[in-house]
Amino acid sequence: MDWTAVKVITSSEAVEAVSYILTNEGAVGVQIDDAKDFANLKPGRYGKYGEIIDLQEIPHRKNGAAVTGYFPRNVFVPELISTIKGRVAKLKDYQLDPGAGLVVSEAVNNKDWATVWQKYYHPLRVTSQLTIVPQWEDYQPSSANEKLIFLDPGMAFGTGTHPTTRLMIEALEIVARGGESMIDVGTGSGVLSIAAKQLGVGQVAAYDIDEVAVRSAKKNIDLNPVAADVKVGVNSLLDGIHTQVDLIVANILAEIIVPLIPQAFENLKPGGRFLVSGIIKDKADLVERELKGHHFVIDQKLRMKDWYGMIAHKAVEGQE
Ligand SMILES: C[S@@+](CC[C@H](N)C(=O)[O-])C[C@H]1O[C@@H](n2cnc3c(N)ncnc32)[C@H](O)[C@@H]1O
Repeated sequence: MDWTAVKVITSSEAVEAVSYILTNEGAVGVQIDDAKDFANLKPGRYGKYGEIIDLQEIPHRKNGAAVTGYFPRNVFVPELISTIKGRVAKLKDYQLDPGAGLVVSEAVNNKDWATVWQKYYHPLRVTSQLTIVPQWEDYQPSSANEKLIFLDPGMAFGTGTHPTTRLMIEALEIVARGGESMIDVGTGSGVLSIAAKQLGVGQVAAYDIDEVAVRSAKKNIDLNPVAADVKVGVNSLLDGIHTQVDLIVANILAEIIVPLIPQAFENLKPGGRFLVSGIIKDKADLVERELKGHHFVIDQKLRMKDWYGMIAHKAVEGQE
């Protein structure tokens, strides 16, 4: 019961739209089985990644398409399914055929998940400077400026493919000057801490409420010598943490960011930056209001697809 796979039976023409819906609802990976992809293939032809395809050996759909989204285990499945069903049915309004529109969920265990991942996860250039590389890929940077983040995402959120993570890496690139102290709240796979170290950030402490995430982050930090001195531990938000740092990053749902705001204020140096992501459109106003209410100044708002992020700084008393 470690992951929840939500499979949508749909038409070939709706594959892109359904993949978007699943990602938008928080799927960390999407797998497509589209009969159309197999329709014109002849046995022995080369596949997308250079492999020889034996149609007899690949189980595939004979008609229509199935799009499966993989969600972290903490999603509330009945609500998720009902939302996805509603959004798939609405595709008709955009002249897209939702096909059967059936939505089913199943639990996926660790072993199956790892296998799925390795098939669908490939190097991803997230910004002009940073590329995320699955641990098992042999990847050569295209220039000296391209820095690599090696990840084995395992069971933790944070493959770098999700818009909320990408927003945060962009925000980090905007603010990092080198040598800052930083806290990564809700580190997941550790991706943001590793990205920060690649951008020259100094001391980093990373926390997650989930022990599995902490183990995964530690494993990923071991894969990236640049991040060797990142400290990782189990902690809920910044409970019991009393320090003064230059940067705090948190890619968590808005509802969780809200109680973090006063804690972030307390743990930031005057002028220190608070980077938040994981905010859906409907909650952007709430987060902005709470930030301003706790003496943060919003420097920049970022958006990717339907996700929002913000760069704020702790107001300096007497100056702002
Ligand atoms: C959306 S993931 C972000 C992972 C990674 N930082 C990234 O940007 O891709 C959110 C993470 O926050 C963690 N989390 C949720 N509630 C938390 C809390 N109260 N305190 C600390 N971590 C929490 C989850 O376990 C999960 O790993």
